[in-house]
Amino acid sequence: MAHRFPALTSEQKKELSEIAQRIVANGKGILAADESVGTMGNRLQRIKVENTEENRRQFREILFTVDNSINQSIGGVILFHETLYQKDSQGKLFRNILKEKGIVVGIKLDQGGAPLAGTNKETTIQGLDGLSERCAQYKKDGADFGKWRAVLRIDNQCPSNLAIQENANALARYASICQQNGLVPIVEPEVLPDGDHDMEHCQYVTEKVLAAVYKALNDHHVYLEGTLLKPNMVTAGHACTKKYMPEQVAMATVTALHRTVPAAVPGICFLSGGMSEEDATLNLNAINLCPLPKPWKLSFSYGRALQASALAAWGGKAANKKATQEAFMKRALANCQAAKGQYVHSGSSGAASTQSLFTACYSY
Ligand SMILES: O=P(O)(O)OC[C@@]1(O)O[C@H](CO)[C@@H](O)[C@@H]1O
Repeated sequence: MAHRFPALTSEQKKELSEIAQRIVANGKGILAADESVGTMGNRLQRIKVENTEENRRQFREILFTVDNSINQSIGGVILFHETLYQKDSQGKLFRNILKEKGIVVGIKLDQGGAPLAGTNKETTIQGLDGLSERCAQYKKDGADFGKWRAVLRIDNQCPSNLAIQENANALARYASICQQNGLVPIVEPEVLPDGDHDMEHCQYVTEKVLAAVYKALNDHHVYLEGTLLKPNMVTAGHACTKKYMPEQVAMATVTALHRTVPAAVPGICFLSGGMSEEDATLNLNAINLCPLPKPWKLSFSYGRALQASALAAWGGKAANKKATQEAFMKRALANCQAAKGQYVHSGSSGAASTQSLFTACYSY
């Protein structure tokens, strides 16, 4: 029997929906700069830079001190715990630098995978214990949204019903706790691109996963207007021999979303999932041009696809600051145009922007 006990006051709802709308207003998207120490290590290894706290800080300082006009294309930045408390070389907290630009500060809240015994190497995500206390502290420290990434794999017997249900429930529990503490939850159920499956199979799985997530969010009384979804685009597996055009990816993606995501959700910010920077932009543009009803903002929350050419331009050298900021600004602008369906490929992309950013089993 359903009971109705209010989960949030009207003031809390107003605050949450205003934060969510601000993040995705006018083609804005999210910079996912929330790589954990280990993940950042992989990124730095590619450019032969040592994974020290100071090197991580220096790269992020360059990104966050980019020209203020970045606030036309970036509405939110997701930070890792360490970065929320780091400062620029003048001693100013990164979070204050972002806020002064009018950018909403977010925080990664999931704490890595744990195996689901009896499945084909599937996982659930940890971090629910003590989450309410962590959220309350992060809110005090300036964060206004959170992120939780659940990972599902397409393989023999995967994703299992257990993995789908367990991850949907954890995402919903996390979302509920975030909202109780004034943080907009970014709900990220990522279906990984590993495998040789075709796009149609990815669409089938993505629909099953999203349907379970929205059932769980409803069960947990989550206020959808105060959430954002961060899904994978519907694409073929990385090892699939069949190639698809952005228009085909767009049609499959919007069809899956149209069937499963309520219109009350203000924004859907895709992850880039190992696509090259240019593919991530072209696909997002095609998604926004797709001739199906689209009641939500369709934008980006890219990690690799916003930072790859910036990282390559930086190479660990302070002298490359200008080139690094230009590379970052270029991708941010391109994705903002794509979020409005207005991106025109100039044909002058650098090598880094067309390079695949795929990492096998990108689990954390
Ligand atoms: O797929 P992308 O766009 O590179 O990154 C998506 C993402 O959720 O995955 C990473 C690992 O948790 C995070 O840093 C980032 O927010």
